Amino acid sequence: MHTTVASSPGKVLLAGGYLVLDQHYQGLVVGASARFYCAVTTFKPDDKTHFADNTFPIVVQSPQFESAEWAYTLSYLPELKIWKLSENTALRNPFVEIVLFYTFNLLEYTLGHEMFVQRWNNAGLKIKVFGDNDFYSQQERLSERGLPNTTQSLQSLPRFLPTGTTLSKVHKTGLGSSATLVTSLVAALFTHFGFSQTLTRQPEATGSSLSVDFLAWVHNMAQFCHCLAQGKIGSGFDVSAAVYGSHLYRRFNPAVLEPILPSEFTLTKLPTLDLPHLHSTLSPDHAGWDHTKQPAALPPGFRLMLADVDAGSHTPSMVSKVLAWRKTHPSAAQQLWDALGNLNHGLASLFQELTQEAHLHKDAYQQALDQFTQLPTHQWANVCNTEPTLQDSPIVDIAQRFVKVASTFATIRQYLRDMGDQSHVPIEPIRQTELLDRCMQVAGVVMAGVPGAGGYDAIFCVILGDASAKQVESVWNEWKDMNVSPLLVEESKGGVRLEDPDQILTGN
Ligand SMILES: Nc1ncnc2c1ncn2[C@@H]1O[C@H](COP(=O)(O)OP(=O)(O)OP(=O)(O)O)[C@@H](O)[C@H]1O
Ligand SMILES: C[C@@](O)(CCOP(=O)(O)O)CC(=O)O
Repeated sequence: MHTTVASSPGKVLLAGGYLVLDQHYQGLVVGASARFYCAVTTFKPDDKTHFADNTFPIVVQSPQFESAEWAYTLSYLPELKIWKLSENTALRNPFVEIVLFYTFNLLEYTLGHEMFVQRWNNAGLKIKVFGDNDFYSQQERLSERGLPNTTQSLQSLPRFLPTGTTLSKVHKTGLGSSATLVTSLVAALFTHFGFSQTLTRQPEATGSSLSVDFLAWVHNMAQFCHCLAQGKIGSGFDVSAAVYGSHLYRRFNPAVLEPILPSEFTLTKLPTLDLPHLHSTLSPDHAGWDHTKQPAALPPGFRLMLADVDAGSHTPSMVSKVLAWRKTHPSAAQQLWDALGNLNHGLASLFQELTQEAHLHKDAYQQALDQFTQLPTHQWANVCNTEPTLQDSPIVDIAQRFVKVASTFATIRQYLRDMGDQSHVPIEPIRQTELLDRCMQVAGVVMAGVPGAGGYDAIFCVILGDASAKQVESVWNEWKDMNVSPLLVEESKGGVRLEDPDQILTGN
C-alpha cells in the first residue's frame, strides 16, 4: 500500500472583494490554517482479484459526511486514446469527477500510455478527503456536548469531526472548501503518479518540497477544474490561495480557459478531449496565464481572527447585482473601483513595509507593537505625537505605518459601504457595521471587516497580542443581535504541501 497525502489551505479575502473579478485590480488574500487533506492510496483488494486490462477502480470517501462515498471505474478507450471515467454510484460529486477525469487524462498524455498504466500497478485507488473542523459550523457539535461557543471548546473537539449530515446540508463557513478540495486532490494525484518527473525545469526552492513549475501546473489544472465544476469563471483567488497561501492576487484573463471548457460536463456523454491542446493550454508556458501573485502576508505580530455569522448571504446574487450596477453606472463605479483599488494596494504595501521593518529594526518594531497592543486605533495617531518612546527614528516611521494600516482599512470599509449603498447590496450591512465598530473599540484591534463578498456570512479582525484576542472573543460571545461563532483559523504558513500520511490517517 502506497499513500500520498497533499493538503492545501482555505482562504480569507481581506481586501479586494468584487474588484478582484476584474483583471485590472488585485485582491489581498490570506491563506487559512484550516486545510483540506487528500490521501491517495494504491490498493489491491486481495491476491485473487484481477482487474480487466486497462480498467481501474477508484473509490473516493469523505468520512466526515453521510452518504459521501463515490465509486468510479477508469477504463481506456484505445480508439480515442483517452480514459473514460464511469460512475458506479447514483451520487454525483462534480468537483471530484472533473478532477479525476482531466487529471488522469493529462497524466496519460505527459507520462505516456505505458508508463501511466505501469504506475497503476494493476491496482485500484482509494482516496480519502478530510477537512479541518473550521470549514464547517461546529455549533451543533458543541451544544451536543454541552460546551459553550468558544475557541476553547473548539480546541477540545477531535480533528476531522464527522458533521452528522450530508455535503448538501452542511453549514459551511466560507473558507473555500471546494477550491481547497480540488487543489489538494490535483496535487495528491500528480504526486502519486510521479508527474514531477516529467517536468523539465526541476526543483527551484519554494519553501516547500514542491517546485515552482509543479505548483504552476497544480494551479492551472485546479483553476480549470474548479471553473468547470462551479459552472462559472470566478476570480480564482480561492484556488490561488489554496496553492500559494497568502498573497496579492491578480486574476488570469478567463480567455485562456475558454477553448478547453466544455459547454457541459457529464460522465455519460464524454466531452471532446484533445489532449495535446489540453496540455499546451494548461502548461505554465502558455502566455494566456497572465495572473500575478505578489508576496503579501500579515506583518509579524499581526493575527487573524475569524467568526462565522449565522445569518448567511447568497454570494452569487450579490456579485451579479454589484456587477450590474457597475455596468449601468460606469463613471461612478470607475471612481469607486479606482479609489478602492489604490487603497487595497496601499494596504498590501504597508504590510510588506512593516514586515521588512520587523526584520531590520526588531526592537523598534517590538516597541511599537507593545504600545499599540494596549490602545484602540482611534488613540493611535494621538499617542504617536505624545508618547516619547515613539518619537525616535526608526520607531517613528514604524509607528506611522501602524496608524496608516488602521486608517487605510477604515477607508476601505467606508468605500465598501458606499458600493453596497449604491448597488443596493448589503455588503457591509448595518448589523455588521455595529459589530465591527464594537470590535474596533477593543485595544489592539487593527482592522475589522467583512471578508470576500461581505454580507452576513462572516467577519474578521486583525489584532495584536493575546489580550486583544480574548477581548474580541468576549465581544463576539456577548453579541446579542446575531449569533457570532468564533473559528480557530489563523494565517497559514504556506500553500499546498505534502504531508506525512501517518499523521493524517492514524485513527481515520
Ligand atoms: N469534504 C468534501 N468531500 C467531498 N466533496 C466536497 C467536500 N467539501 C466540498 N466538496 C465539494 O464541493 C462542493 C461545495 O462547493 P461550493 O462551491 O458550493 O462551496 P464553497 O463555495 O467552496 O464553500 P465554502 O467557501 O463555504 O467552503 C460540494 O458540493 C462537493 O461537491
Ligand atoms: C466577490 C468576490 O470577489 C469574492 C468572494 O469572496 P468570498 O467567497 O465571499 O470569500 C468573487 C470572486 O472573486 O470570485
